[in-house]
Amino acid sequence: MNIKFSKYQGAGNDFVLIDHRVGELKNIDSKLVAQLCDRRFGIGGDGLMFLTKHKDYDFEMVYYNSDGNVGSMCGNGGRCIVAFAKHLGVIENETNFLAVDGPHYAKITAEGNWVELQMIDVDTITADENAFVLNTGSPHYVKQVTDLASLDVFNKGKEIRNNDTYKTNGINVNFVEDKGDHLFVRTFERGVEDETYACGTGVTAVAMAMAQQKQPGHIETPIEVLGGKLQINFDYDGSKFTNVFLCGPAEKVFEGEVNF
Ligand SMILES: N[C@H](CCC[C@H](N)C(=O)O)C(=O)O
Repeated sequence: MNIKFSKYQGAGNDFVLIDHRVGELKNIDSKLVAQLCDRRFGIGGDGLMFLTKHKDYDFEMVYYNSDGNVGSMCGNGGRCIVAFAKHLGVIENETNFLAVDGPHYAKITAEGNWVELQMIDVDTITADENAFVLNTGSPHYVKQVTDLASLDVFNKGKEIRNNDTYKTNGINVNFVEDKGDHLFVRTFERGVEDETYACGTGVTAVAMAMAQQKQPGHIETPIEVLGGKLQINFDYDGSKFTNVFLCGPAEKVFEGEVNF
């Protein structure tokens, strides 16, 4: 069977996107998803998404991590699928779509390559020694460090993700360095089991964890990741984060057809 796909990336977090509005792909399993996401034996990607129809929303986003398992919310994937929906003509410049963590509103530039995606409200941040743990649609561990450029993110992230506390359910591990006018973030992603170039729910979690040191109000946080720049905007009342937006580029890289 031939399957058409598009490849997108958002700040270097890259995805295989499949228009599944007609729903002919019944026999997709985790092995096939992992194969399509493989960078040597497949198309390559940190994850794979289906854009499917939904009766109450513009579309539904079904997300798989590159290991082939259904993931929790993917922020950069959400931004990329909005750009994909625009390119397919499913939406214009605004959308309400459904993802695994609930409905999301997003707005998009006319060209479709800058997407501002609303993320879930967050009111709980817990501490794990000197790190923070919170759920922004996916579970995240946030640790502030110095000299992040030379940190061994793969081994340190892997160790935390697989420790006794997180081994069973897994967690995404983010390291952040405060650069004064922006935050520099690197993430080891669960389900990819590697460092990725960017993680949208991850940088959202980082901006929230770091905002605890700030005065409440409307906070805009510029973020640098390995694959580019993102920005997180939210309102913080001292305990709750609302009107949360993950903003950044979402670019189509290529499209093609695979046979399986
Ligand atoms: N790359 C994603 C996170 C994917 C979530 C996944 N790693 C999981 O925890 O299931 C993002 O931009 O938010």
